Amino acid sequence: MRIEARHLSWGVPGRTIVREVDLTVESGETVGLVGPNGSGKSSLLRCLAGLRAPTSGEVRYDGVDITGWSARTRARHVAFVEQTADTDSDLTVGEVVMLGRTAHGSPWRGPTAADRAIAAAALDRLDLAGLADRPWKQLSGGERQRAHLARALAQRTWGLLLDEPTNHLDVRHQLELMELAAATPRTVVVALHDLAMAARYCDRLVLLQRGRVVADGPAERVLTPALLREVFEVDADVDRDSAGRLAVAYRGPAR
Ligand SMILES: Nc1ncnc2c1ncn2[C@@H]1O[C@H](COP(=O)(O)OP(=O)(O)OP(=O)(O)O)[C@@H](O)[C@H]1O
Repeated sequence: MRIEARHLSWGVPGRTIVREVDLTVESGETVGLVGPNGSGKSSLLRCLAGLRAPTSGEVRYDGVDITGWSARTRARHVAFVEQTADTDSDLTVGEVVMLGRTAHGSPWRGPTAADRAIAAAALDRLDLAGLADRPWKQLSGGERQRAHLARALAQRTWGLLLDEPTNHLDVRHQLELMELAAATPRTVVVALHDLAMAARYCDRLVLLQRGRVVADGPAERVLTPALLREVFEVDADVDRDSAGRLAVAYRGPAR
């Protein structure tokens, strides 16, 4: 599924937060959204998910403007994992993941055997199979983050929008999650602070500064010392490591 923003702007009264963003994410691509705190990554993801109505411009899935789509229709197209806004839920982990199936079922009957199998596979994929019956409240931050991702996978959508999904995860689970994002045939837009992780696993990076796209392309064209200095206000050396991967070594805040 192709996800597009066309001349997309969004803001609150007196302040434009996402500014005239043009972005096309092709089917199966994994695009990393990078930018400093407050640059508009989460706001753009919310617009792409249809949770924010643009003040101008539009969001399109496979060429169709999503304005006016119901939450249920949107949820059959994209799954969104927000930066953990955690609820103190009384549900079990398995029940939270099963919520991913809500948009596919009918409201008057419970989950089918197929729904249960899909939820179990998603739990397994995120290394949580043993925790299905655990109360949500008992999970660690990283386990919750993985459970949110399992819920999104269980939604079985072609679009996956992830807002800093590696937050709270230990290194192994960060790498596994990014491998999953890179390998899935789904279309993925992922906001990341870890530039090395973004460079390694994303097909393309989109750099935001004050709500505008200031660079869009392969990591080596986006993570240049000049842009890192201008946008992130850090001095950094950018090189290749022994495996040929882009390596960013920070010298410190720009002076
Ligand atoms: N509903 C809102 N009302 C007012 N200001 C908002 C609202 N949502 C976001 N903002 C502001 O818009 C700016 C962009 O926020 P956003 O969360 O999109 O940035 P971000 O790039 O995801 O930041 P971070 O890296 O810190 O998560 C911030 O200054 C934020 O305070």
